Amino acid sequence: MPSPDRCVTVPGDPGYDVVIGHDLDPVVDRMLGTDARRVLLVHPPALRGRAGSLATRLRDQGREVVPVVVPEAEEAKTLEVLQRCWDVLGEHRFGRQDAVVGLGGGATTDLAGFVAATWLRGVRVVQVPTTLLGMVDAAVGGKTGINTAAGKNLVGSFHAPAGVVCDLTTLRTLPTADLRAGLAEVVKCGFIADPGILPLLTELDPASDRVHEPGATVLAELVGRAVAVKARVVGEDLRESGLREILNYGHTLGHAIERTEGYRWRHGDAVAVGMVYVAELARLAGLLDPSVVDQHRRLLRSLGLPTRYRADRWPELLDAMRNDKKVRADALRFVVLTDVARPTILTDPAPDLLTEAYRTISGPDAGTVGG
Ligand SMILES: NC(=O)c1ccc[n+]([C@@H]2O[C@H](COP(=O)([O-])OP(=O)(O)OC[C@H]3O[C@@H](n4cnc5c(N)ncnc54)[C@H](O)[C@@H]3O)[C@@H](O)[C@H]2O)c1
Ligand SMILES: O=C(O)C(=O)C[C@@H](O)[C@H](O)[C@H](O)COP(=O)(O)O
Ligand SMILES: [Zn+2]
Repeated sequence: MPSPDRCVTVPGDPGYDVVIGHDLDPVVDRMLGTDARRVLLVHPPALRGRAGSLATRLRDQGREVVPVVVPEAEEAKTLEVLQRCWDVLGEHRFGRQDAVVGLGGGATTDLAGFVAATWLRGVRVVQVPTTLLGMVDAAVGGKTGINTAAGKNLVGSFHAPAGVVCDLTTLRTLPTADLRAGLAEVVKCGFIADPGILPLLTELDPASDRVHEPGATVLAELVGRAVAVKARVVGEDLRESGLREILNYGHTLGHAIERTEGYRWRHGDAVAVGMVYVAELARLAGLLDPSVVDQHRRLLRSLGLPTRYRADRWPELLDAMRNDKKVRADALRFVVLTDVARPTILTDPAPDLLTEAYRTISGPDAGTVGG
């Protein structure tokens, strides 16, 4: 077995490992444990080749592998796709000792996690994220779910994986636009908890075709640090009763943009705009120094991420934000910063503050990135 580059343990009962390195199929097999005779391998068409080689490895170890090809990206997070996965599990008589593997981006791991959480009230899932965003965020922490007509991730559960395998080799085929989108969640970790991430990000060239090679250490370091932030937070507050809300930095407006765009915008792109929005909101509320707002814009732009959105969509966005899970007694609540690595909650900001913050991030040139 090749020795992993890095391993972050997510504390819990039981805790689990997030292994980050190259050529890690043997680690997937180990994390499945000895009891799982059948494995449901959930993946999108884009990962067919990768799924084939993983399936061969698992079959060589004596397991029965049942592949389920789910739609690309957000189209996988629907009730119909979930139902199809349940049907396959039923047809193959999956038992409590059997397991699910989620191989793909965050949309696939969100779905696969929810399939595992709901089958027989919960079976083992090993997450194998193949996007940067999946590695640094979606596959870690046990938040699983699907979308509904009313909004993003409105049905789901907390179901911790048995392990997470971040094989950086798989990033070779990831389009640069998806790599950039993943960097938005890394930026988020830098601003909410680990300022050391921010200067490291300026050393990265997302368009370089060598960025994820075994010898390229910056990306591996960034993945390790972002995963460490997430592990610390979810280890303390798996069910989001408090601290975990900080991981939603930039997501209140971000999710509203995704829904308004019919999920054709990448999640990370929408979160990038959402982070500038809450930075502006915090500035207007007198909580955050303008220099930190500038830092958001400069860093996100340097990574090729969007920082603005369409002016004409504000009423629709405001309405969509009212479905956010952080709302309490109909009052909007935003994760904001009082400084770098000092997150707090801003509850029920005045309507004119919300509108003014939106004015600062909107304009006629906005809304061209995504898709
Ligand atoms: N559960 C969580 O804590 C959490 C955290 C962050 C984001 N999310 C969710 O994650 C989703 C976004 O995930 P994402 O950004 O990974 O996008 P994605 O899952 O939509 O993947 C983007 C596209 O890239 C393809 N792809 C994946 N890996 C590839 C590879 N190695 N090479 C080529 N193509 C590849 C996918 O099949 C898909 O078509 C959103 O639904 C978001 O809500 C969840
Ligand atoms: O893990 C979390 O908690 C997060 O909020 C991480 C987010 O990056 C992620 O997009 C998550 O899916 C959002 O969750 P939601 O509860 O707002 O749907
Ligand atoms: Zn996110």
